[in-house]
Amino acid sequence: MRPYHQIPIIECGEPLVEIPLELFAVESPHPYEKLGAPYGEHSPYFLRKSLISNLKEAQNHLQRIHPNWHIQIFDAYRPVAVQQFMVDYSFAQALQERGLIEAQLSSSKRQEIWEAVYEIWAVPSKEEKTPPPHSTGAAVDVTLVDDNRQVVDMGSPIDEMSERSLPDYFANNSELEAQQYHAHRQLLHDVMLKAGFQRNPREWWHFSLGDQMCCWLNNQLIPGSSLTARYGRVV
Ligand SMILES: C[C@@H](N)C(=O)N[C@H](C)C(=O)O
Ligand SMILES: [Zn+2]
Repeated sequence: MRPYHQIPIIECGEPLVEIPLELFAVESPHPYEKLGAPYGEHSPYFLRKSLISNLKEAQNHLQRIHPNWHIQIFDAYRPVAVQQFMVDYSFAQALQERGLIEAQLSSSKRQEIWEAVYEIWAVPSKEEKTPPPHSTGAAVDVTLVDDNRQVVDMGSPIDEMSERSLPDYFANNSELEAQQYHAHRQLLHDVMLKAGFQRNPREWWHFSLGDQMCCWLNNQLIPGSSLTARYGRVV
């Protein structure tokens, strides 16, 4: 359980709808589809209906500062089966990167690697009260692209299992490049926040609105506030 799982969910029943991809930039091919992740009837480029307006609003804020920049969609709706697939895939990747073989792992090493995986991935829970954020259709992983549709450098790739994924990782680094990475992350954060999203405190790219994590973060910011989530898992 994460602290945000304490937030009650009162499902509002809003439909999942396709993101109008022609308005945004898109990571293509989709990073998890290309790995063979088991998507069902919806593609990853779906979100709850009202979040589409919020995403457009975020891009409008961005384009007031950089008229030809776009928000790039990396991932949005993610069925629990895909969450499970990606958690297993990331565990296997982590073993490979460390030159380890699963059958030879000590239990403490195994636990250490699972902890690293769950630093950035939500548990693929099928419980109604603890849905993975993306399975609600109210979370989106995004970055920015510039005038030339080049991905803006945020200092680390999306989904990296390292401290560099922390939003403020470069905040206190005085090197010029680090300051630029931080400024880009801040810009993404600012435009998304202005449009109503909240950012995952552990990941510079993950934003949500109306799910448990977003409400929990808003409740932390506003004393006395007890928002409840309006989006639960989409079945
Ligand atoms: C790992 C990243 N793509 C992500 O979405 N993380 C959050 C916490 C999640 O799994 O919901
Ligand atoms: Zn995410």
